[in-house]
Amino acid sequence: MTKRGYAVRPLDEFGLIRSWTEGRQPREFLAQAGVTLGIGDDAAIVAGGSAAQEWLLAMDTMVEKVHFLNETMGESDVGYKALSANVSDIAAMGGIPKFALVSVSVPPSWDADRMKRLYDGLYECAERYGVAIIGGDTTSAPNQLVVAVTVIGTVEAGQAIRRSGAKPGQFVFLTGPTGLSAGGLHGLMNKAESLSLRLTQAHQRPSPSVRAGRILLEHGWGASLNDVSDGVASEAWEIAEASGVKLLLKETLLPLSGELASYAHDNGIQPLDFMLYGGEDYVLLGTADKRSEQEMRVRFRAEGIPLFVIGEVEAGEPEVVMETASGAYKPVLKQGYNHFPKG
Ligand SMILES: Nc1ncnc2c1ncn2[C@@H]1O[C@H](COP(=O)(O)OP(=O)(O)O)[C@@H](O)[C@H]1O
Ligand SMILES: Cc1ncc(C[n+]2csc(CCOP(=O)(O)OP(=O)(O)O)c2C)c(N)n1
Ligand SMILES: [Mg+2]
Ligand SMILES: [Mg+2]
Ligand SMILES: [Mg+2]
Repeated sequence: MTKRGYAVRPLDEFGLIRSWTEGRQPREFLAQAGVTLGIGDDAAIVAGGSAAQEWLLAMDTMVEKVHFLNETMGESDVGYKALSANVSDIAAMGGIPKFALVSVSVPPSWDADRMKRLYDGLYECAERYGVAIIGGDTTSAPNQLVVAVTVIGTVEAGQAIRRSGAKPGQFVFLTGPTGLSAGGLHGLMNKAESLSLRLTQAHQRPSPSVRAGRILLEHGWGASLNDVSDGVASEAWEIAEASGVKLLLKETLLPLSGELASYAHDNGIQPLDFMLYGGEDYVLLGTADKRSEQEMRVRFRAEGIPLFVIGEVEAGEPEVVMETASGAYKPVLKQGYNHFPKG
């Protein structure tokens, strides 16, 4: 049996979701209900508030033994990361996170003190991103802790940045280096001695790129955007498929952090695997017009936010290809974290 995790057929997860939902509700019903964009992007877009604003809604869940173990995350880290993964999906639309609802299913092993620490982390993240915790739900659970968060954000009407806007001639960018979280996870699982704080922090306390998303939206620079939860390869494939384009990534342009490089070197690991297929980075991957590139670079630098140009968009069948350091081309596998590798 294929193990749950880094499978070569990640779209099985999306195939499943599609098989549960596709064709159930007519387009007209959704339009009538005020749904601008339903299932398929980082967040849904629905009418509301005022004519000038739309709501963004998304939810992400963390499950003990799937998303964390006692060895990889403290209780407060679990709370912090559960909310930040959600905030990241609002960032990936160019929106502003506002409210969250939090559901916890608590097994006997999570006593009152542990749960209190989980909420310490949750509220720490809420404060950092200005999110109001407005409700939720609580149940018991037989074995593993489950935290499910619904996040609600706002965005200027008609302006949300979707996965489907990539066009030939644009460049591909990342708002931070990737692979650090996977490096942190690897080090924590293997009780590595040389594990840097930057790698553990990247895994336990990711920093979603809300500011970067806002800059991209406010200047009209972001043509397509995704947050990196399942890995750069998987997210790039999602943009390629949603936009009907080919993404050409350049190996020499992929940002490799010094900490990941030295950890990988010391432990005989290929950093590129972590950078492309690791996931849980919560940086943004997107595309933008070449004529904006200089202005974007200047603005991001002024804000102290990294911006890495890593490739370009070409016309063609949806696919992701990498130009290696030697000038050869190799396919970037549609591979990443998949919860249901066997469907
Ligand atoms: N059980 C479900 N029922 C309906 N829609 C779902 C379900 N699970 C996920 N989705 C939707 O499918 C899309 C992809 O989900 P996901 O891969 O979790 O996105 P992300 O990686 O951005 O968090 C999203 O639009 C999400 O809202
Ligand atoms: C113990 C452990 N094993 C493996 C992982 C790696 N991992 C678990 S879920 C995941 C992908 C992101 O989670 P998902 O629920 O798919 O979030 P979404 O894509 O919906 O944002 C990764 C890389 C981990 N964090 N902890
Ligand atoms: Mg996402
Ligand atoms: Mg999700
Ligand atoms: Mg996922």
